[in-house]
Formats: sequence, structure tokens, C-alpha cells
Amino acid sequence: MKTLTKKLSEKNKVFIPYIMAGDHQNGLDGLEETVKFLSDLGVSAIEIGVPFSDPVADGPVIELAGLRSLAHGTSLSKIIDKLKSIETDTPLVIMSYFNPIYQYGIENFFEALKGTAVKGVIIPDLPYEHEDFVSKYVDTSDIAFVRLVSLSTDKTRQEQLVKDAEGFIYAVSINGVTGSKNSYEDSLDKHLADLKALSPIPVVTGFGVSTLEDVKRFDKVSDGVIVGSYIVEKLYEGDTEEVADFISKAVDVK
Ligand SMILES: O=P(O)(O)OC[C@@H](O)[C@@H](O)c1c[nH]c2ccccc12
Repeated sequence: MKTLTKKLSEKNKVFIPYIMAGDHQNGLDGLEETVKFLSDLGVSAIEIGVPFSDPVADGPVIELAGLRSLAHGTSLSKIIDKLKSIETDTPLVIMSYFNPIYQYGIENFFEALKGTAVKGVIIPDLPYEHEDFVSKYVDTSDIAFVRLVSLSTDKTRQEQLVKDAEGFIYAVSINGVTGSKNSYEDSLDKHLADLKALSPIPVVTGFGVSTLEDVKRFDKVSDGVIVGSYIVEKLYEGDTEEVADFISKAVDVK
């Protein structure tokens, strides 16, 4: 079992904040400070986004954060260099579209992350059928390849996806881009509970989670939450106190 799977399975409830690498007034030099800030609040893991020029699944908040980060000159290779010097017990999960990793070199990517705090990777545009691009390197490293399950994933495919899965299952709560939530579908809670019953590893719900009510709801029907847009926006606006207050309450939801 990989470190990420083990650490998250030990948790009563999982709370994972998402941040965009390089979206800080000091660009990537601010990454370590943000990681420490979040990790001191007791989060289960930290998802670190790699900015990309064509982020198909990103809503407006994350997309803008990516553009700001790119304007600071952020690249995957600079992020990896930075991650080599960041020490933390909190597992880090890189969220990148496939193209930057492909350009960097898939083997180099996994090789460069050995010995860093990165224990997982999410590649939202690399479907199950194409995992063999990375599986050789995933299998020989301690990095978990995190799979996404959407609302439209049927039971047969869910069974396929949870089999041999590591880290956690990323349950996408809406049919849409990050940050958007008009209202959740009525069937969502049952979908999550069914998925949780199938999955041997934690099922963590993300997309549109931005209030303590959301956190409570998804902590009941799944194993925890991922919060991106809310945190990215508040950190950018400099509302660190509000973020700290939200996260300390969210990690404590019973
Ligand atoms: O922003 P939200 O709605 O809180 O959702 C998390 C999400 O931003 C983060 O996990 C993420 C950012 N970009 C993505 C692309 C695909 C899947 C997930 C993501």
C-alpha cells in the first residue's frame, strides 16, 4: 500500500485543500509558506495545481489563478525544483493536465519526485484507458495515481476504477467545471454512498465545496472533501484568517 493510501485511510475524515502553484505574490517562492500554513492547520494532504494554458476542467477561479501563476513564469520544471526543497509530513498531490507532464518527460517526472513530499498525482485528462502512459512509473514509485469518478460513471466502470486504486477516489460532485455549484443533484448523496461502499480506499468529494454545510454533508456520505476555488480565491485576496478559520473548523467536523 502506498503512503498516501495509508495516511488517508488512517484519517477519520479527509480534508484536502487545493492551491495553484505559483499563484502567490512571490510566485513559486511563496509555495513553501502556503504549504506550511495549510499543513499547520492539520489538513490531510495538499493538492498542488500546475498551471496550464488550456485547463478544460477548470472554472473561472482556478483558471485565473493559473494565468496569474503563468505570468510569474511558473513551469512544471520550476515547481518540481521547488518541491525538492519543501519538507513536510503532509502528503502533497500534484494536479496537472497531461501535456505539461508529457513535455517534461513522463519518466523524468516520476524520477524527479522521488524523495520529495509528493505522494500522489492527479491527471484529469488521462482516462483509465490511457493509464499505461504512466503505469510503469507509478507501479515502481510511492506515488499514487488518483482516479476521478464522475456522476455519469456507471457501476461497472466504478468497479473497474476502484479496483487496484491507490491514494483516494476523487468523486466529482457535479457535471461541470471546478468551482461551479448551482445546486447538487438530488441523487448525489446516494451516488457517493454507493461509491463509498464499493471502494476499498477513501472516497473524497470535490467540485463546488465551499461551506461548512457542504463539508458536513460530504463527510457523512463520503470520506471527506477537496476544496479548491474557495481557498484559492481567499488566499489571493489575502484573507488568510478566514481560510484558517474555515479549515480549522472543517478538519474538525464530526
Ligand atoms: O474548485 P473546487 O470546485 O473547490 O474543486 C476542486 C478543484 O478546483 C481541484 O481539485 C482541481 C483544480 N483543477 C482541476 C481539474 C480537474 C479536477 C480537479 C481540479
